[in-house]
Amino acid sequence: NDTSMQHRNLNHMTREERFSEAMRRTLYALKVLLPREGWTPVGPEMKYLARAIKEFTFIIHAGVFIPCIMSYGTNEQIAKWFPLAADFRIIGTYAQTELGHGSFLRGLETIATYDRANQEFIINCPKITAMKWWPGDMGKSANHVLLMAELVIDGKKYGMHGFMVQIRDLTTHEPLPGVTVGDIGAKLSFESVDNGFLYLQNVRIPRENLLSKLSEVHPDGTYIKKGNQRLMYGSMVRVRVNLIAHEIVMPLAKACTIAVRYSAVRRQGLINPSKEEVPVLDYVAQQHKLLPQVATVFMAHFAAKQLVKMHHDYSLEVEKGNTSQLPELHALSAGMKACLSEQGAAGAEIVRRACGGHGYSCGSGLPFIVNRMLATCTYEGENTVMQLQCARYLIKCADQAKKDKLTGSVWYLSDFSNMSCTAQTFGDLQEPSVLVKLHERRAKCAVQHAGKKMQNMVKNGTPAHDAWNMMATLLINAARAHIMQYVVGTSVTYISELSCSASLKKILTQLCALYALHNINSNCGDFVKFGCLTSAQCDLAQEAEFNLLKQLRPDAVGIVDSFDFTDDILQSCLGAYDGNVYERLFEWAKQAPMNKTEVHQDSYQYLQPYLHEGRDVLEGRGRNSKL
Ligand SMILES: CCCCCCCC/C=C\C/C=C/C(=O)SCCNC(=O)CCNC(=O)[C@H](O)C(C)(C)COP(=O)(O)OP(=O)(O)OC[C@H]1O[C@@H](n2cnc3c(N)ncnc32)[C@H](O)[C@@H]1OP(=O)(O)O
Ligand SMILES: Cc1cc2nc3c(=O)[nH]c(=O)nc-3n(C[C@H](O)[C@H](O)[C@H](O)COP(=O)(O)OP(=O)(O)OC[C@H]3O[C@@H](n4cnc5c(N)ncnc54)[C@H](O)[C@@H]3O)c2cc1C
Repeated sequence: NDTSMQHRNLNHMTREERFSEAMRRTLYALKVLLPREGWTPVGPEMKYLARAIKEFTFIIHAGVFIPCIMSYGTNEQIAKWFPLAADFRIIGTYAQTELGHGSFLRGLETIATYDRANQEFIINCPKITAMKWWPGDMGKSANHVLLMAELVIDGKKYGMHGFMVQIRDLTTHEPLPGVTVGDIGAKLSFESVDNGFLYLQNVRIPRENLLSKLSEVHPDGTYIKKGNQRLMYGSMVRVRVNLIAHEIVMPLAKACTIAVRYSAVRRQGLINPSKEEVPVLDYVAQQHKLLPQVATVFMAHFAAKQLVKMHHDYSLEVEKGNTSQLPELHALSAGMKACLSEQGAAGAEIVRRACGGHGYSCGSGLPFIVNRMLATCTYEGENTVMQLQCARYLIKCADQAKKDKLTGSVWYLSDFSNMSCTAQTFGDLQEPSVLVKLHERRAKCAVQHAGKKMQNMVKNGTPAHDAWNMMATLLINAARAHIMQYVVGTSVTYISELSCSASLKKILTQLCALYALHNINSNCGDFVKFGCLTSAQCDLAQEAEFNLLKQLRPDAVGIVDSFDFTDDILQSCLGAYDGNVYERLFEWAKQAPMNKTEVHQDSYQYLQPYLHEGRDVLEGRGRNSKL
């Protein structure tokens, strides 16, 4: 309720105004509203901010730069840089992606060469493709970067390492010598974020600025490895784990809130010709668009909670030196980020489109959400690349399953029990245990199918890397199937263990079944191809989904109300709690800058001459138009 936090109408602001407004609001929130004993920029308060602020700055500073200091820094380096970063006395970003490389990290070209005589690293972008490109907060805000660069000592390359590099003067904010930095220009979304470019030419930093938790360089240039070098990729794992809740579940919940509330208000057309116009939410076609997406919000939320817990437990083990969980966590986090961002982004567009013309208006709040969710499919690991990383792990596990009993998220790959489905009615297919088994069987068959195809190609003389490349689509499908069984399985377990009222558990169970059935019906080719379902059972699966839509329709608005977004957070004329969509749309449109004058200035400049001519012709004075 603090007016300083109230959103101004972002759609009627320029990009620079949005950049400034987001910075003002974020700093106000971080410096005034939130600090209390033990506050940290990566604590629960950040979750509040991520929910409450439609656009905020310093996402990368708080969500990536600071956690990286904790992950890669020694205790001394943390003691030096964390307090400065937490109090925003230094603003940082995570500078890894380059103009020429983002996915293939071994191809990064920025070099950090050790200068033994001066005990410094010389940072250099040897060519234009080495320039850092995309990091958030880097164009105009950050004065430091956590630079990921190839370490070179005496001409020998040691791979990607993290370096703390100051890029702007802490007093004037001017770029330092050797630093060319700026904003990369307009993008599909993240209008308020200054994603930037950074060209470093022979910038010198002290030896102590190599973040040295995992490796260090002694004054004489001796390189010491201090841990599992794959932990150097750990920051990306953490962000992939955390962004699901913040950038997928939360925005999709907002979009569903808007679309369901609007669909309950918007009357359009007739179902029974003898009755009055119906709310479009009464159309089964509309329910089929919206309610599975509402279910996705809950299931992705439950699965993300499980993944966050797994990451937390893994982090505790890493502190003890045990990194054995890293391969599974990497595969799961990469797969979850890719598959849920794909589902979430597609789902947000489905519900936007379900709102007709007004869903195309920025006043609905939906285009903002859709465009922003599209970015989740690219950043923090492009989805295809992530799905292939997940598949790489699955293929290895499938081989291992032939001789070992697997555990963890891949346990089903060594489950050779009879998994045939005996469902005879659509009710049988609404049973959580049946749905879990179906998803496990489909995933196991998809992984084995891709693996078998590649093995046969290799047996016939195809090089393994070519077989991998040619079967990539099957591998990606296997990764999706694996994640779907993980989401369904963890959600069923989570709901069964949830202590809540029977009526709430009933709704959550129905939503879980809807999510699973929608997934089955959207991928029934796999379920039939792998013998999981007969054609007749596929019909039952569709009947089961339609039945759930009917059961959930009466509670649809109540379910999205439970997300408890305020009107200010939603910023939507269609999704406001009072349902006065038309009055809100009209008021919103009238505030558009285009309407600040009755006649737009340029009309006089370009249109006026023709208007006079038209009037003369109409009144019989002037010559007829050539037309
Ligand atoms: C608080 C909430 C915060 C929310 C923030 C929301 C807003 C955020 C907005 C924007 C932020 C965006 C930031 C960014 O985009 S940062 C840049 C992200 N970039 C990437 O993700 C790059 C993706 N590419 C890679 O990760 C790698 O290049 C690769 C994994 C695709 C390939 O790496 P490579 O070294 O070539 O490895 P291999 O494929 O050969 O595999 C080798 C081996 O290593 C294992 N492995 C790979 N990655 C990891 C990892 N991250 N962790 C652990 N292990 C890993 C891999 O499995 C192989 O193992 P093996 O099979 O046993 O050999
Ligand atoms: C909004 C936004 C914010 C970002 N913030 C940051 C940030 O703060 N810090 C940072 O360092 N970076 C950031 N990035 C960059 C982001 O991490 C990269 O864009 C991402 O890793 C993809 O890399 P790329 O852009 O080089 O695409 P590429 O890897 O070039 O991908 C291009 C296409 O090639 C395909 N492809 C690539 N490799 C393979 C493969 N092995 N197999 C099959 N297909 C493949 C991809 O699937 C894709 O379709 C941000 C990007 C965006 C959009």
